[in-house]
Amino acid sequence: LSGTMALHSRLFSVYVAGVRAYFGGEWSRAAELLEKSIETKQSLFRLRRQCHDDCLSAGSHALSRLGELRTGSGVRETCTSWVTDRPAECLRFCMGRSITPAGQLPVSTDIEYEFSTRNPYNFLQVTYYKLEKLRKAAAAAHTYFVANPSHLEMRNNIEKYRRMKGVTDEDFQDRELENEKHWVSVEQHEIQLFLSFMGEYFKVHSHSCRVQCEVASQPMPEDRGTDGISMSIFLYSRAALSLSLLSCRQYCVTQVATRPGRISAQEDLLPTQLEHLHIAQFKGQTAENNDKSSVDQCYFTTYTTPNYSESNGSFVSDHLFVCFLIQEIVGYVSRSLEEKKLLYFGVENLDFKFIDPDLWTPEDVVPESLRESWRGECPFSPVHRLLLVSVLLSGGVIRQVGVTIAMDDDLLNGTNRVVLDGVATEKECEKILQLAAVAASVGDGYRGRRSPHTPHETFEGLTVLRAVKLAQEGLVNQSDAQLLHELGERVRVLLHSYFRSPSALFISFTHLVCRTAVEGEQEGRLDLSHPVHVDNCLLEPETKQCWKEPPAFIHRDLSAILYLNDNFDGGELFFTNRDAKTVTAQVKPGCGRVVGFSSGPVNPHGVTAVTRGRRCALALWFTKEKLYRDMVRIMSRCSSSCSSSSGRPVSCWCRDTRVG
Ligand SMILES: O=C(O)CCC(=O)C(=O)O
Ligand SMILES: [Fe+2]
Repeated sequence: LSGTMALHSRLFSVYVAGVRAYFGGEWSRAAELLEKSIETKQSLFRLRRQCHDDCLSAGSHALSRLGELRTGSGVRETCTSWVTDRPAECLRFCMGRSITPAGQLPVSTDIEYEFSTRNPYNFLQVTYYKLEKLRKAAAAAHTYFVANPSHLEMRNNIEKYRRMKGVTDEDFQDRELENEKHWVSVEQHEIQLFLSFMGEYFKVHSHSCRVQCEVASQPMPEDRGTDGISMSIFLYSRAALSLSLLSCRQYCVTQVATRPGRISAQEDLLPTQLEHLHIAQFKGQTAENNDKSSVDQCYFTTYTTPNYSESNGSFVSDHLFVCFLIQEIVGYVSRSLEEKKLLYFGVENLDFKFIDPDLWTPEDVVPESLRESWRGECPFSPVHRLLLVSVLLSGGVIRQVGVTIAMDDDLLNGTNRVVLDGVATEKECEKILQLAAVAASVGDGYRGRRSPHTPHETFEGLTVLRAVKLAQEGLVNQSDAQLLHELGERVRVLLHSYFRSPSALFISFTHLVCRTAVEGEQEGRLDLSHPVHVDNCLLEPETKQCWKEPPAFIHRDLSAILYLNDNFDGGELFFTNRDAKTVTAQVKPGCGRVVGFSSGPVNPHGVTAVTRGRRCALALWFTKEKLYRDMVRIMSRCSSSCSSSSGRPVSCWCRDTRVG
């Protein structure tokens, strides 16, 4: 393979040859070629990074010149989008110096996938094992396992390597660490590591991902001339290219927030980071600055404490670094919002397709005409969106409790399952518990049956309809009934984003359920509080079939339970295999904890007996079909929001529901 051959096609052919040698049992050759493919991939990465650095400085020079132009705003906007193309042209040139044009194309997605899932290391692991190079095999196995933590076979292999002679702990190295350093410290809470993570985050973000976008959205050489096509088509296609570049960049944050080997991103990465930074910052706050807001504080410290390093040693410089990072994020967000405005302009006027990956985009960035569909079903409180925006607007102080992912598919041993913590506050749990205590009439939502699942417990249910009626009758607080809505909506927004559902998600049914152990009837109890079942089909454990037919609620797509308390015995939710016997995971309820899972046959579940006390939870089911959304909920929300004095505009639902 000659040196002038495009890096990416070299990458492809070297890797394919390596895999072929592997399957042919030619181990030395396989090792050599696989290593070469990894090296090629890394040089491609380095080259892009270097070119990007060079071009970025060239780009900012061009942008500053643009500032001198006195033009109408329309022309100015067009110019801006032209300038955003420049780095791409520069990049093409820069990379062209080193490699031939084919090499500038984005790496084919298959190969991209292979490397992003670290598959080459899986092949390498076996290869080195066959070659009896155990230390290298251990490193390859570890590198693969980092990105594929649920790969049981590799877990076993690693155990075996550990027991082998000549292999030491140091051999289990992550060979891709350099490229993915930004993930390392997330699990560790030490400030230093966290700070270095933040630094890495922006480096990786601004380099590799944005560069990929610039390369990917370049016009092909044959598209470039204006001969034969009209100027307006030419301009239109340039605008579309600029928009796809911007759109691609918007997804960078999602990409960077996705751990190796995972499909879904850590949705709240930016808000979480800001929160950490503010905590770090508060720790470093001096008494006399206490009354200043965090951002002011940053300026205060940065610009008024010249000899910081002498006065307070490393702490103050950490503090400065925190300030620097906060400003980086704030800068990043404002830049991103500017780009979003252009993108939404494209969506509104040029029929451009763009799905905003961020939950925190403030409403006013979205043009009026698009807001309704953007909002989905006009949520009351999109928590995340508020979270980040409130951070920015309030000068950086985070007041809300952060939502964290407590358990994912791996920890829950299954598919489409998640446990989130911090979704409701203690106060909110308390309010709903009180609502349940006052209002839960025996059997509501259970067609009047007092003990539908077990004679050892009594069940009280409260449906939204009943809550609203009670509120109208003045028997419960209007605001408490409203809170039921808000919590449901909060869970919907969170799960919709966590599961990255491309279609809209509607609340189909909400049920506040309390299960109370009947005293004196718990001795020797063997049954469950809720037998194993699947939410949207009838499970037949003997045949492992699940029949999608009534009386199952077949239109339910996603289930969620928001737990409200933990002062009872038993009452754990558990998942099983389709045999309804083999327990695969268990979840202990607690205030603010949400368990979410797809309602289908991959998730049979039940609840263990509640043997003391009272367990209350808000069960929610979601549907993708608009037809099955909860009309009661919508109407009640409408009537309460129409009469509410919250100042929020009374919008779509009221219009919606008056029809019919
Ligand atoms: O309360 C729980 O934890 C689960 C309830 C449940 O599975 C259901 O109501 O379908
Ligand atoms: Fe269920």
